[in-house]
Amino acid sequence: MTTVRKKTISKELAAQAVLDAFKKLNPVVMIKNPVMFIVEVGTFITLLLSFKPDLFVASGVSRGYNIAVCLILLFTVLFANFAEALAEGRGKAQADTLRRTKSDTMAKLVQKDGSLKQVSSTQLKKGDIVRVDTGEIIPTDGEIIEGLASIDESAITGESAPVIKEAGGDFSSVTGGTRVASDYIIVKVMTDPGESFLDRMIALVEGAKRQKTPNEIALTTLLAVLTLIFMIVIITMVPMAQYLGVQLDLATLIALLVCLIPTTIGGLLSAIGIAGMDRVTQYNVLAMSGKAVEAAGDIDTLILDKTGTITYGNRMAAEFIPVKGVTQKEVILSSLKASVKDETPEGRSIVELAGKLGESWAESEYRDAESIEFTAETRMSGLNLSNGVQVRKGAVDAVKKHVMAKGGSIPADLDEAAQRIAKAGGTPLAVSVNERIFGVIYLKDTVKPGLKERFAEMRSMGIKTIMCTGDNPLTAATIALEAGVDDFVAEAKPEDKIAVIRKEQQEGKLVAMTGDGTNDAPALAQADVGLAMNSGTMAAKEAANMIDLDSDPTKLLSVVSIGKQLLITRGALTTFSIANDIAKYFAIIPAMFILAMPQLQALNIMHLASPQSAILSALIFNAIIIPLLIPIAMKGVKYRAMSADRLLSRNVLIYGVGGVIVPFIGIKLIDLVLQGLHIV
Ligand SMILES: Nc1ncnc2c1ncn2[C@@H]1O[C@H](COP(=O)(O)OP(=O)(O)OP(=O)(O)O)[C@@H](O)[C@H]1O
Ligand SMILES: [K+]
Ligand SMILES: [Mg+2]
Repeated sequence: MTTVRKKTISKELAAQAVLDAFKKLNPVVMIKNPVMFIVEVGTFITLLLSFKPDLFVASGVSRGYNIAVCLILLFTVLFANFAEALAEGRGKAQADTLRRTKSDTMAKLVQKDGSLKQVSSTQLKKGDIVRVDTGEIIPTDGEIIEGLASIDESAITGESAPVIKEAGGDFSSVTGGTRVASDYIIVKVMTDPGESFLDRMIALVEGAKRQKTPNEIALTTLLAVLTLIFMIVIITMVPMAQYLGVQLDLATLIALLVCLIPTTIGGLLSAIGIAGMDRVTQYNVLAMSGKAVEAAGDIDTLILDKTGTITYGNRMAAEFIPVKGVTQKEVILSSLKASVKDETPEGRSIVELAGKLGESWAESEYRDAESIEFTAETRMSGLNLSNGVQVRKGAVDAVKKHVMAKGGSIPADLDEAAQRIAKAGGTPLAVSVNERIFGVIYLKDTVKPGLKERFAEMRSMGIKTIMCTGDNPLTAATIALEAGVDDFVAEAKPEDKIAVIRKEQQEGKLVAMTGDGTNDAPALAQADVGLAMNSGTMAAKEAANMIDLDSDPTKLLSVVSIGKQLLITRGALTTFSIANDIAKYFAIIPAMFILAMPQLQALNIMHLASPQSAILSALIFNAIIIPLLIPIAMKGVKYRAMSADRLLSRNVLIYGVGGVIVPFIGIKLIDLVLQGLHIV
């Protein structure tokens, strides 16, 4: 895993983040974060006061005090900027690596007359046809329209073992920047310049297009409102203090305000979001938006397709089974006829098996035949011969309907043969010539290992798993049992998959869907979290809001954990930040008023050196808590699978109660240090 996974924060990254922290001081950038913007405004005002303490109103405090407040405020802003820059840094480094992969390549454009022309990959448009030979880099994203090749995708997935890609079916998409390791392919370009997978991936890890999630926007608004409330509190304090004979000068008021507004969470909020996205990337999953990652944290239902997701998806013909009154040779020949023009892997495997069994069919006999291509709607494929004969193969119920419409009858032993295959987890395809059914083809597929344990884990997290397949109910039941999903829907057409998702969503559930086929694309788009397998089609990858580079459907489990962790981390640090601010209020107010109101002595449990020392200590604590919490913001609060209620009470205890206690200890310690250093 070279390109995508990079965990450590190097010295260069940290140095770059320090530099970026200063760049981010630009007020145009800062205003997007209202809490920290207020701190920056405070820094500016105290900077002016450092030169001219009486600039706005007559003031009794020293220049040194103003300078101290100004510097601490500046560091508060810088620490927050540093946190964000550090979180962004890893993505930027990955983007640089990916950009090197993207370097211009030459492509062999197939022209109208069939000749090849060398062009730069940047000139390729949607719809162009290119040829890529062994050892060459695939110039851009597309679908294979001819050929079968092993592709080295390590530049993108980090996985060194090449994968087989072929025309037709769900394994036909290729990605620009990957390399043909053997054989050649003819590829139809599917994206315009600048919109390829690699381009999107770069923009994504770089965070160039990062948008605040609805949750983040809501929290930012809440923090802005809190800031406003505290500003009103501070302003109304001035006449009250004057009445008591206490003079509160401007620097102190600003310092007090900054202590009270939620600077901790305000400073770390964006770093938490970026780091969450980054963690997803470390698992080799590309999330198109932070919203998708957050939604994953709250998922109730997971819908999976069967072939290619739960199984490996290399459905291969294993056996031809004739019905009574049909010979073995006849069923093989009719299967062959139904498949010679079927470019799907299933179709080709049938032709191949027929060939191994010694049957072939001269091309001259079907050259003029009309090919009936497989669709997920009809669940059949075949040929209409020029002499009017119609050969079909497909899902047993679909072929039954087809022959019955022609006035044919269903052989008595058909269901038995189909059931035998289905009970073994295979896919039976019925074969017909005109109104007569000849037999069934046994398509074999294997369930990916380790699914049962991971689905059980999802169950313990309260997530229901439903397998949705176009296959027949018996095969579906067998595979569902073997894989350990909670429920299944069989004979599902694309619109049925959407209907299942909508039904769950109407019950108020958040739904995730994983799939790989073009027929899964609408459902992937409908789901709250759509995770496409990288092995799948372009359509699936475009409709989804996440792509798993390793094509492992249980990866969703990791994404769910990261999503939950992101939500919990944000909640925990918000709780901590607000608890902190309240504690600071009680820590410093008594100290400030004590000279005027000796009765407050009872409240002055902190026994801080002086009002000024109280303010400076609280302000320093307020600043250094930000870098101290950066590791938690970046790594996330430790997450363990447990019920939401227990998690909540646990976090309120740690971060709420902790948030109240920590400032008292921290401020007292800082006050002692300042006294020891004779600063106050
Ligand atoms: N090339 C083909 N020719 C004829 N029929 C096919 C072909 N491929 C698949 N079928 C039939 O169509 C059904 C639906 O296939 P499809 O690949 O669309 O399933 P799906 O809806 O993606 O579900 P899943 O991927 O979970 O199996 C299959 O179960 C099979 O019976
Ligand atoms: K604060
Ligand atoms: Mg499928």
